[in-house]
Amino acid sequence: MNPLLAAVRGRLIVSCQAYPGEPMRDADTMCRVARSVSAGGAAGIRAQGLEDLRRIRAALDLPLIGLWKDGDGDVFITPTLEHALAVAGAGADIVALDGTARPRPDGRTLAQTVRAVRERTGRLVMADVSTYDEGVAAAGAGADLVGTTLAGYTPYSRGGPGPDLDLVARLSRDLPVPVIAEGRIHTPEQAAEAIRRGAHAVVVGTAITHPASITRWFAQAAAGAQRAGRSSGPSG
Ligand SMILES: CC(=O)N[C@H](C=O)[C@@H](O)[C@H](O)[C@H](O)COP(=O)(O)O
Repeated sequence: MNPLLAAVRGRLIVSCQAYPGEPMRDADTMCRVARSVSAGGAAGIRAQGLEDLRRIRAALDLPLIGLWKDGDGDVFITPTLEHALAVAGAGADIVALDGTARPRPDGRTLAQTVRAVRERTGRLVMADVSTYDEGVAAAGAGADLVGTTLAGYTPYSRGGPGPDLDLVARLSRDLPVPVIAEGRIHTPEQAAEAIRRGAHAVVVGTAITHPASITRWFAQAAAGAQRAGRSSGPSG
């Protein structure tokens, strides 16, 4: 097995990303977040954007999955070959890209893109998919890893508040390449269950590195309890 894949086998990879306009959308901040999750035991990092990748590459020696979210079309995770080559150039060990069958902005197929990334950079390619059929097709197109990243984020895939662990299990059982469980994994128990159901590794983002979301969960829980009524206490 490729040493990078061996290094993350059965382990946690943490996605360190902030979104446009957010206070933490800053390469230095994301690099500090990456160093913090490394201290906590992350076996790998997933990060977005060329500057974030360069900073994290320089600071940490962990396997680095890189992507570049760009454009306002349906295909926005490393949408073209040019984006993929830039992600590799910024230091990613594994280039993550949209692995769905939807048309790509540069007109290349997934298979052509994967082949070109491999030939021109030697990096591994992770295909982010949303359904079982897309996972099968992505492995057939030559992807080195398949991630469930986009499950619930295409109009035709299954969403919901939690991860699609059935998809993880089916892909892990049937694909000849490692499957990465990613997307809406919010608890340590869900992460463990993804590994138990066959995932090669598990990627957690929001629940570890996105304070606005985590705060919202707690704030809503507190407000919900308040609305439901307190059973006792001084302010009863
Ligand atoms: C759909 C999409 O754009 N997913 C992105 C892919 O890199 C990130 O925004 C997610 O945070 C990442 O996949 C990890 O998932 P979660 O944050 O749910 O643990």
